Amino acid sequence: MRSAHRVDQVRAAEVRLLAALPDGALMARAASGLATAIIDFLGGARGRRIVLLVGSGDNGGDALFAGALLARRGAGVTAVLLSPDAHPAGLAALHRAGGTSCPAADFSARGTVDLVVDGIVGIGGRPGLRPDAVALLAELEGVPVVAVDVPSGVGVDSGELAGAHVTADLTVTFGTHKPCHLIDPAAAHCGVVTLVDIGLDLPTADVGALGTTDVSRLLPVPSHHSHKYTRGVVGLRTGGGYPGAGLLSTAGASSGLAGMVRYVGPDGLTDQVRAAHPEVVAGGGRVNAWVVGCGSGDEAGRELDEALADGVPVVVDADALVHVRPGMPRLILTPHAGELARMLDVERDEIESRPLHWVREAAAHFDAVVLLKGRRTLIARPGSSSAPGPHVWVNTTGTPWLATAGAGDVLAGLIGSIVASGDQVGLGLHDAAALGAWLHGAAATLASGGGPITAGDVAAAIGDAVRRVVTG
Ligand SMILES: NC(=O)C1=CN([C@@H]2O[C@H](COP(=O)(O)OP(=O)(O)OC[C@H]3O[C@@H](n4cnc5c(N)ncnc54)[C@H](O)[C@@H]3O)[C@@H](O)[C@H]2O)[C@@H](O)CC1
Ligand SMILES: Nc1ncnc2c1ncn2[C@@H]1O[C@H](COP(=O)(O)OP(=O)(O)O)[C@@H](O)[C@H]1O
Ligand SMILES: [K+]
Repeated sequence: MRSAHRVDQVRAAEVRLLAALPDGALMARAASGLATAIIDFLGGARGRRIVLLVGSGDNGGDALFAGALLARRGAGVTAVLLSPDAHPAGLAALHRAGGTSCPAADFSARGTVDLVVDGIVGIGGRPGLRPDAVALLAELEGVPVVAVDVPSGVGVDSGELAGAHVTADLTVTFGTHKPCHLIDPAAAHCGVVTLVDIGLDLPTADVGALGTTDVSRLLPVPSHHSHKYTRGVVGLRTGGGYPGAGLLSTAGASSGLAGMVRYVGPDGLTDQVRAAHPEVVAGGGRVNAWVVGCGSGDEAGRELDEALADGVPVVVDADALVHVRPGMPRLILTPHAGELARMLDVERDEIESRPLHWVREAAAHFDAVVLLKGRRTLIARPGSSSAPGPHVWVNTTGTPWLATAGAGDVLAGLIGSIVASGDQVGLGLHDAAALGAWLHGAAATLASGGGPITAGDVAAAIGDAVRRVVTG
């Protein structure tokens, strides 16, 4: 799992560690990890021309000490100082190693620059950049950027953007990830993120991203004693308005994770579902979880009510989302930004610029698991939940090719099958939804291989994605 801690949590851990270490040791660890990552990124240091953008705080200090290490390895290093108060010991170390410095006002990027190191601000920075930093970045446009800890200017705890900020090719962070490394829109400006362990002792994070090991631990797999009912039955009431969505949600649910799939829908579509998925049982009956709303059109409200009457968890997608009311029990809501905007009566842009804020708001308001789809899908747990573990999972699997019509229907069906199969082994709805998003993205990446895919391709690749996790 990748954990993302808030700035106050990092600061508290830093205070404890600083008290136990000699002066300067923590920054030396950070700078050494940073210099190593830069050498990896450039493929060497000798002969490279590196410009450090240095602000007034310890983030600039990290850049200066790393610059000193790079200068000793033969790089030509220039520190551009955005403040007269740049870290004195770091600046002295850079000068001793043969690096140079100048005030920002005197800098001009004559000749080739191989790399910009962004040490303007780190976790002490307010969102946005001052005009002098913006001008320097404009002058150095096109040069690869390595951000120290975070791309300067982004909202570190919120993952939001407010004004100018750095866009990095590589971000080298220390001790733990911060929310901005995982959550869009900021995460899209971090480039590749590398974590340097500096020995911080941290509490449970609010935000986390599942890794393969977590998925392997959480995913329900059948035992020798399993039969189809103990493996869970998932039911779908989908496709009443748009038949394709009924077929695709059934394809997602028929990935083999649940013991049985039931389909309830219009007669003509039921025949098509049976033809496409002969193993699906047509008609109602006992289920461990329902999926409703995918392509349901005007039938969505009725489908949701019928599903709720069974008292089992319900995955609510697409057309059924507008019928959700606070107090409906055991729901997983799977909106995209436009759907969540309608549910909360705010603008879509507002959801897209503050997804972490709004997914939490929605989970608290509806007291439900809310999965907000996007490049970085966020999954928040209900306001009343006191389960251990992060409040928000961020999904980092997938490919932009997954942004294709019907992919959401496959996801809803897949999550329904995981909820059903997890029912008897105590898998929580929050973790089940996160597992679904992870496998959906992994299946898309496998199916895509770098090229275009359809939603049906994603459904067809779920088995392979599961196999890779289960067999290691
Ligand atoms: N906290 C930790 O555990 C560690 C922190 N380290 C480094 O220390 C950094 C934090 O250092 P600081 O607390 O000194 O804070 P920063 O270096 O992030 O910022 C320092 C100062 O910049 C100014 N500032 C704030 N917003 C600005 C903006 N938008 N534009 C221009 N100037 C702005 C303020 O005067 C602020 O006090 C981390 O990001 C990391 O790079 C590492 O050295 C090692 C361990
Ligand atoms: N840029 C992107 N990169 C990766 N995945 C994306 C991107 N944009 C959307 N997705 C994913 O594609 C799927 C689209 O679902 P959705 O918007 O509900 O489509 P539909 O309603 O047509 O089924 C979601 O799983 C979402 O997370
Ligand atoms: K920075």
